[in-house]
Amino acid sequence: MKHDSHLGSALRVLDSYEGRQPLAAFLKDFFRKHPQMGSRDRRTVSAFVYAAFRLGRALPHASPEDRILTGLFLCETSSVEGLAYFKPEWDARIAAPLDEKLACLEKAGLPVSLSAVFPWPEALSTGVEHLPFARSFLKQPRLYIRVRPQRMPAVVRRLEEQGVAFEQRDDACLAFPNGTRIEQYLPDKSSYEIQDETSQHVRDFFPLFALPAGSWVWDSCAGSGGKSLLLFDRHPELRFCVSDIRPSILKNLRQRFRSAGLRDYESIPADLEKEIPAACRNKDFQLVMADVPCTGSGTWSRTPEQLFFFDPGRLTAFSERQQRIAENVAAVLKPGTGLLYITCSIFRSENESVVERLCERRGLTLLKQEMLKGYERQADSLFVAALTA
Ligand SMILES: C[S@@+](CC[C@H](N)C(=O)[O-])C[C@H]1O[C@@H](n2cnc3c(N)ncnc32)[C@H](O)[C@@H]1O
Repeated sequence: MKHDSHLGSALRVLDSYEGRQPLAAFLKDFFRKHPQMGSRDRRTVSAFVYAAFRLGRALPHASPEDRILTGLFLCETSSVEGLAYFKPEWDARIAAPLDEKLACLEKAGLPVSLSAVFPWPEALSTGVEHLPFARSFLKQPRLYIRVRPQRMPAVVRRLEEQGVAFEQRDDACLAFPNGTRIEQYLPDKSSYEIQDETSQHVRDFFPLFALPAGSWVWDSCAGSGGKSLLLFDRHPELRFCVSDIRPSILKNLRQRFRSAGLRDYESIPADLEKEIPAACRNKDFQLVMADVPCTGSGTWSRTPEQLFFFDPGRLTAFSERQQRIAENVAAVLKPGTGLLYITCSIFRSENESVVERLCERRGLTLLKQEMLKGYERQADSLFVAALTA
């Protein structure tokens, strides 16, 4: 009975959700309107809905119910009550290798081809392997934190004392199963940042630039300041200027900077597609970071609904916007200073193509560009290009 009710709720969500807002927000609202559902019901219905979206563009003509059950079968690796109820023969093979499951679905008349999950291989950036990338949608990514310098021993001790499951990835990065309520276990927010593992690897690009003590860095699309804090923890002697089109996110940034001990910085709300604020034009920046707005396609395994609803016709608008922002901010660079262009996209048109035109039009030299591939280790994928004027 409860399984029918879970499936019914998931089908109602799939029927009414049109991708206009994040699925997580839509579900929150749905559950608020259905207060009779307990936390287990909510978890189950969410898992059903996400499973359907994890199939991406595969099985376009299947019924929503088939998409949910097929998604659960492919994405899960241990028995799922709902699947055992509706499709016991699939649940019995839940731990089988993916290829076997795909063969089983083919026999059942539901052929899922991995290439159909993400159907635009020709648009991928250099180095992104189509099938492994498509396959990554079938697995939920993990949650990562970056532990502040010198805090690792205390953080690890605290987690171990509370019996929390985690994996130490390197001297700063810890990985957790998705859904871990990290704030509950680590209430002292000054000791860590929630930051994806791949995003943490942007630090490998900092040594490409000369960053003398006291020089200015401009985090031009700062968001809540993740990249600035990454740099600050390595180079606390630098001076920071941050800007973003959204004043509200700069407020969040202020909180985050404060708990990280970064108090002395300049903050400027600005639409960088239009113009560079005078305060930025008149400063000598040693490094400009442009972590530009993008499709977010390198993070879509966290938000598979975005893959499902994505219209590739929108790529041109994204790359034109990125081009305008990158060219505008590059105008402040003096000879010998640097630009770090970053996206969390796997599309060439948002990555190499923008960088190529930037070099042509602004006379910049490309030092290094790389696709940081997180999709094979349950993390995000990022594109990073280091340029110099
Ligand atoms: C990828 S996010 C930045 C993430 C951030 N750097 C971090 O590491 O946490 C891109 C940011 O660009 C901002 N943005 C979008 N359009 C902009 C524009 N025209 N001018 C300035 N910032 C813009 C968005 O508000 C968003 O916060």
